[in-house]
Amino acid sequence: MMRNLAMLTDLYEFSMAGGFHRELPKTRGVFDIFYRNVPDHGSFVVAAGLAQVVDVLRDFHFDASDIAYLRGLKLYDDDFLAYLADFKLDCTVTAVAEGTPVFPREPLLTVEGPLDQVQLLETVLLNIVNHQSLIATKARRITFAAAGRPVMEFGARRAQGPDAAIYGTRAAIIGGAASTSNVLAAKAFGIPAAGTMAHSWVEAFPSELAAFRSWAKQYPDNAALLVDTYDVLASGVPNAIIVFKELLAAGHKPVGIRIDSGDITKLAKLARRQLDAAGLPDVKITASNALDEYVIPALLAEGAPLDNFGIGEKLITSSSSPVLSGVYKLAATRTNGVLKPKIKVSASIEKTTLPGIKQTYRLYRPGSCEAFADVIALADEQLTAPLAVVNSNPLTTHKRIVLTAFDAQPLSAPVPLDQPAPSKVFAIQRFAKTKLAELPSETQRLVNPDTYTVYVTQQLADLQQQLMDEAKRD
Ligand SMILES: Nc1ncnc2c1ncn2[C@@H]1O[C@H](COP(=O)(O)OP(=O)(O)OP(=O)(O)O)[C@@H](O)[C@H]1O
Ligand SMILES: O=P(O)(O)OC[C@H]1O[C@H](OP(=O)(O)OP(=O)(O)O)[C@H](O)[C@@H]1O
Ligand SMILES: O=C(O)c1cccnc1
Repeated sequence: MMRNLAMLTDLYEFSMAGGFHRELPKTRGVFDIFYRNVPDHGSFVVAAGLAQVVDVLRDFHFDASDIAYLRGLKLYDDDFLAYLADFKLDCTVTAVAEGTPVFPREPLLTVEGPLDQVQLLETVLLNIVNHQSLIATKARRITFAAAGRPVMEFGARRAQGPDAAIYGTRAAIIGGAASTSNVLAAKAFGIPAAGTMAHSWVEAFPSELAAFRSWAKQYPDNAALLVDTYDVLASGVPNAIIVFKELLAAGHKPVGIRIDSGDITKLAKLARRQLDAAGLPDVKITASNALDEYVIPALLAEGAPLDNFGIGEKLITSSSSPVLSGVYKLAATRTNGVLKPKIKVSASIEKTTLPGIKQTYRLYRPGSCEAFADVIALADEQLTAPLAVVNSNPLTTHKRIVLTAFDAQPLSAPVPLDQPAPSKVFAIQRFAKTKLAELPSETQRLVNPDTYTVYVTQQLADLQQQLMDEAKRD
């Protein structure tokens, strides 16, 4: 499914890679992907995109036309170009599983390899992980708001281009959507393809009733009728009722109606009343029209009798918060086997990076599935109680705490690159639901969620301080 994306990088990555190749050929680098701010003022991001990262890494090469193009830039020497022409990826990846809720500053993915290689990977890895994690996070919010009612993903026409539609749909399923109208994504990822009809179908016939009858003739067992082309209550629902009764008489089960404009609560309540009065209580009502995680609860709070939702633009573009600014930061180098933790110091303390090779642990109340905090540790630390930790958010009071009772589970694991990553989207969705259920409910609400605590171990905090002090002295 994934094409070779080796050239999807920023020019400066090639320029640094060329320099690293010449100047530091024996040095390996360790980069972390993490983010600092959660879209929509949420408290976590749902990680997604790892399967596509693995696809890219498994087929990472430069063809003759790529090399000719790079040669034409007249920036790179023959030795580097020959290395790229014969590129053999020598990287290892550690990552959280897709569907894992992750918090600010926690590495989602760590890659280690020759410096020139890992530098080249920055752009494409961020592109994939930032996009899919953003849409999975938005889908989690929207499906949370839908409170168990199925969400159909309808966004292909509004997505920012084909890739955003295809991989955005994949991410929407990871975040909780049930089906998609996007046929390419449905086929590629094994997602149920779903849909109703457009206004054009109704407009094209001499009358709404003729349009509905004809639809029912084509698709007698899949007749979902769009009832708002002319007047939902005066014609749309009454005409749908006539056709549904005809379907029932012919031994078919009518599916439902879709309302795509107007005051959805008012229209759905009155439509439900008409359908029930006609003896059609099983006919479902779908709502669409610029819905999101704020409109849906408003509709449900008013008692709108809605069975499912069709959601396009606000989901596929995450329009209320359209950027996940995950970053790719050098955490360590390794030369002749010697590991050297690295730090990026910033004037704003919250942007100073966490050095070294790390592992994030989710901490549970002993013997339970109730997570109460995460802790970022150095990968070779033993996480046993009592454990001295410090809040990872430098803007909170920097108090040292000793944790005495917890079960700890590591979030990251090595990712094999000799095989495709698990990519069954509904298995990932189920995993995401399990991991979400472990988090405190206050962390999951849509408005002003409670902050979930992420600690760093005292050892990691000390290392960060030591490197900051050294950087100041240099
Ligand atoms: N009861 C309601 N409470 C809150 N928001 C609602 C309610 N009913 C509908 N909405 C939302 O209000 C917005 C109305 O959009 P819009 O101004 O496009 O009106 P419209 O009737 O759909 O017009 P059009 O025919 O052009 O689509 C949509 O985002 C819709 O989801
Ligand atoms: O509003 P969204 O969340 O993006 O949901 C998808 C929208 O796409 C369709 O409208 P469109 O006007 O493109 O076509 P239609 O109304 O003729 O189906 C559909 O009717 C929805 O309103
Ligand atoms: O099937 C539908 O109803 C549909 C599909 C895409 C966009 N809007 C609606």
